[in-house]
Amino acid sequence: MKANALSMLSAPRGEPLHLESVSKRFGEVQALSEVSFSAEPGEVIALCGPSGAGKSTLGRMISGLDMPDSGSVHLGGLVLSDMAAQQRRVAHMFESLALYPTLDVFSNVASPLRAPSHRGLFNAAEIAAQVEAILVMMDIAQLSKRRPSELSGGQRQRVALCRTLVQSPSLFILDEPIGHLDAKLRHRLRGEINRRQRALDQVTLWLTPDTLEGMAVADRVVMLIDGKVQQIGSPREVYAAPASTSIARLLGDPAMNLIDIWLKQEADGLKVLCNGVRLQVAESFLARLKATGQLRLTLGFPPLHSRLDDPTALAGLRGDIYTVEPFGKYTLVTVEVNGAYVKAKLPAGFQITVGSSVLVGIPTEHVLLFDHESGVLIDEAAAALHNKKTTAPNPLHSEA
Ligand SMILES: Nc1ncnc2c1ncn2[C@@H]1O[C@H](COP(=O)(O)OP(=O)(O)OP(=O)(O)O)[C@@H](O)[C@H]1O
Repeated sequence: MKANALSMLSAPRGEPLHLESVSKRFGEVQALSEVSFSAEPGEVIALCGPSGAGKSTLGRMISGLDMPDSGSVHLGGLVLSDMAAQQRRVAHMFESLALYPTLDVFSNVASPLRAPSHRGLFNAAEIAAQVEAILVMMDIAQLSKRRPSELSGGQRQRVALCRTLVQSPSLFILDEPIGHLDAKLRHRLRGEINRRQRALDQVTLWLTPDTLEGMAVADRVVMLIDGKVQQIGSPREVYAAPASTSIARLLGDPAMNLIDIWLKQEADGLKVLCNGVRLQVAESFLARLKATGQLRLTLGFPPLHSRLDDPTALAGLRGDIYTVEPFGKYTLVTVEVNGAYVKAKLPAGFQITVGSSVLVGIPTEHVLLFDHESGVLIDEAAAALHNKKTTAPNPLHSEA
C-alpha cells in the first residue's frame, strides 16, 4: 500500500459544492431550470421533490453521467462539469442500484476499491476489513456470498449503499438510499448513515421524494419542483414556512391541510366562505385575513393542531365526519366540508360516528396564508410593507 496515496484517498479534503444555473431539457421536458445552490464541506443536503421533479437528473449532472445544457458544477476550485465522470471522484448510489449481476455481494461492495483507479492502494486484507465493516453496519454480512439475483429488493438496496459508502470520494450522492427498506430498517439506517456522513468532511446529497425523511437527515433541504428550486432552508425553516402550497403539500404526515377561502361582502358584513360553507371566525383572525388585501386565499394548517367542537377556537368550519382512522398512537379524522376535506390528528382512542356533524377548529396561531392564484406563501411583514407602498386600493378595505 502507498501510504501517502492512501491517506489522500481515504481522507480527501472536504470542498464546498456550488451549482450555477444548471439546466437540462429532454425533448419537450424541461427537467432542470437554472438550478443553483451551494453546500459547505461536511453538509448533508436533502434534495426533495415529488416524482419527476428532476432529482436524479441533477444527481447525474453532478457525477458526470450526463451533461447539462447550460450552467456549471463546482467543487472547491474544480469545475466538475468540465471533467470526465471518472475524474470527478463522486460516489453515486443510483436509484436503479446498478449492481454487477455476476458478482457476489462482497465483490460488488469491494468493486470500487479494486477499480483500476485504486490499483495498488489497498491490499486484500484492507479491502476485506473495509467491506466487512460496512456489511455489518448494514446488517447484510451473512449475505456476502450471494449474487444480486438471490437477494430481496431491500437487501439489494443495502448492497448498493455499502458499495457507495465504502468509498472515500470528494462527494456523495445517495439517490433514494433507503426507499425500498421496511419501516424499522429504514428508521435505523437513516440514523446510522446520517451519523456517518455528518462525521465526514465531504458534502452528501441525499435525494428523496419523502420530505420528512429529507428533513430528518439533512442540515438543509433543497425543495425541487418541476425542475426548479423553490426553497432552500433548514428543515425547521421549511417546515415552519413552506414557500408555496406545492411545498406545503409535501410536508407532514399527514400533510398540511390546505383550504381555499373567499372573503365575501354580504348584507350583514364581510363573510368568509369555504366551498360555500361559512367559516366562523373571530374578529382578530378576520383582521389578519383582511390585512392581506386579498379576497381569495388558501389557508394552510397542520392536522396536529386541529380540534373538533372546541369552543375556544378562533376559527371553525362545520362539516361531516368522513373517515375515522385509528393509527394506534393517534386517530386521524377526516371531515368533509362540502367537497373539501380537513384532517385532524386526535388522541388515540378518540371515537366518533362517521356522518356526524362537527365544527373543525382551525388553529389560527398555526395558520399560514397563501396566495390563492400563485400558491406563494404570503409573508405578512412583506405584505404589510407592500400594501403601504402600493397605490392600488385594497378591495377588502373598501368592502369591509
Ligand atoms: N433520459 C431521459 N429522457 C427523457 N426524459 C427524461 C430522461 N430522464 C429523465 N427524464 C424526465 O425528466 C424529468 C425528471 O426526471 P428525474 O428522473 O430526474 O425525476 P426524479 O425527481 O428523480 O423522479 P423520481 O423521484 O420518480 O425518481 C421527468 O419528467 C422524466 O420523465
